[in-house]
Amino acid sequence: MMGLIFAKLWSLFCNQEHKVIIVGLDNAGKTTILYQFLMNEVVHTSPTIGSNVEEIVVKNTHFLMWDIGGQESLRSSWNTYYSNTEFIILVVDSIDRERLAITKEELYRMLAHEDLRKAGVLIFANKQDMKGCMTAAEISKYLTLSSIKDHPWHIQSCCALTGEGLCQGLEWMTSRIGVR
Ligand SMILES: Nc1nc2c(ncn2[C@@H]2O[C@H](COP(=O)(O)OP(=O)(O)OP(=O)(O)O)[C@@H](O)[C@H]2O)c(=O)[nH]1
Ligand SMILES: [Mg+2]
Repeated sequence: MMGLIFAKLWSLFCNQEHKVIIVGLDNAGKTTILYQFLMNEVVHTSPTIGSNVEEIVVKNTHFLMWDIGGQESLRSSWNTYYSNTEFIILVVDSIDRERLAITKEELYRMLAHEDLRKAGVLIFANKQDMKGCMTAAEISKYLTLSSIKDHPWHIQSCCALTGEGLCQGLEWMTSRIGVR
């Protein structure tokens, strides 16, 4: 009996792999973020066609992260990655004011999708090193994040080039595991 309980707890807290999808428009910095998580390094990227997948381990928590190409023609196939997703990481290019409306549309389309109804959402306000970029607060207001009641969400400003802010985002994700 104790053994069974222990095994259950073990699988809950240690072994389980948590599926994450990294989405956002092309050029937002998704692939740069994935490889910062993996190697603490900036890699040279080219636009992602299809996806990259890597396992990221944070304090005994295993995340299987799918970085999906964000070009317009690829967005209609994001939904093929949705099943069993526990976290959505939405990466926003904080200097790209013109396309924030498109990001907003994509965000609410995802939140309405049946396969993502249990998913938590981490929004990275990336490229905070760019002069004149939008702050996380501005992005939050524009995306009306405070209206989201049926999904846990968190917004974090970051710079994928230096890695600033990325750990705080991951910490929010680990803090959500087991809260349900
Ligand atoms: N200044 C600045 N540039 C960044 C930052 N993060 C990423 N970039 C640059 O933005 C460009 C696009 O980055 P990617 O990671 O390839 O973007 P992506 O979201 O994967 O794009 P797709 O694969 O086309 O969807 C690259 O030139 C990166 O070096 C950042 O925080 N600051
Ligand atoms: Mg990419």
